[in-house]
Amino acid sequence: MPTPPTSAVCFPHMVPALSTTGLTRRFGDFIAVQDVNLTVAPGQFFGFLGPNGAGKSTTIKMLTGLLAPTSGSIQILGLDAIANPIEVKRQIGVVPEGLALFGRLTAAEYLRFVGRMYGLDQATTGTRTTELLEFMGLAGETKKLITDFSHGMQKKLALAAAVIHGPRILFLDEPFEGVDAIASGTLKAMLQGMITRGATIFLTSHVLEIVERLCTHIAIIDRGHLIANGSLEELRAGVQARNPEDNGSIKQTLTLEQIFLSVVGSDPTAVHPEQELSWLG
Ligand SMILES: Nc1ncnc2c1ncn2[C@@H]1O[C@H](COP(=O)(O)OP(=O)(O)OP(=O)(O)O)[C@@H](O)[C@H]1O
Repeated sequence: MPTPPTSAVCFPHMVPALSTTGLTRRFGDFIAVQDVNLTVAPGQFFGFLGPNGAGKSTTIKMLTGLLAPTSGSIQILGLDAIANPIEVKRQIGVVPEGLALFGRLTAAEYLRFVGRMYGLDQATTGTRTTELLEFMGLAGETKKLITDFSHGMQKKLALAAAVIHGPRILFLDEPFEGVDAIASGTLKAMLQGMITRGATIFLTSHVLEIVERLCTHIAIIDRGHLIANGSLEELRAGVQARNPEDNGSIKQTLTLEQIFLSVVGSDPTAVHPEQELSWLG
């Protein structure tokens, strides 16, 4: 089985799955994402990390056409995503931050609707709906409306809807949040299978153990700025270069969580465990 490429630089002849140049989004005077230049090679499992409020969801929304950039450009599979939004949307799947499901439908009705919207014929839509509901453990929920689903069930349904058309790139904003351990294992296997078959996955997650296990490439955004980008080994080497007093063993032992904390540094808005809220019990 071929190993997925870890860096676009290794495959200069390939059209990147996605690339951005100077991607920027303002909300009034506030700059949520500033001058982000990213390249993701086809077949990469790409983890996009950052502290709360760093700009991850804003970036995903721009990459998937849910939010217009203030400036900059986005290429998806060689297409200008801003000029060709429909063509790009046919080739990508998205689980956005807010899930955006239709609460008054059942899961099967929703998947059939999404499948047909993507242009699948009725028979294919029906087969894939059945398979996906089975796969996600939702096949028994034939009568329940989506609005009455638990958060984890809604997340699984959103994932099913994001892949029903067989996208070449899958964008996932916190796919494992609220999903139980059994389903999480199933999802990881599904995502790995997609990568093996040549898809590209771009995900955000605060669960760094999962990102470390799955992702071949990682970028970190902080306060709107891209501050790290590379394979896990490259990020480790970067931390080591900034901490030359540490001996070579750091290279093997640094976890992604340690790398993340080292790269992001201390966040002045973070809660510090040494601070006490004395009025709390
Ligand atoms: N519509 C909006 N109007 C004003 N500010 C916004 C809007 N959307 C996002 N922001 C701000 O942009 C910044 C980045 O938000 P974003 O949701 O992209 O962060 P994030 O990295 O996904 O955070 P989290 O990990 O907490 O989900 C935040 O300061 C947020 O308050």
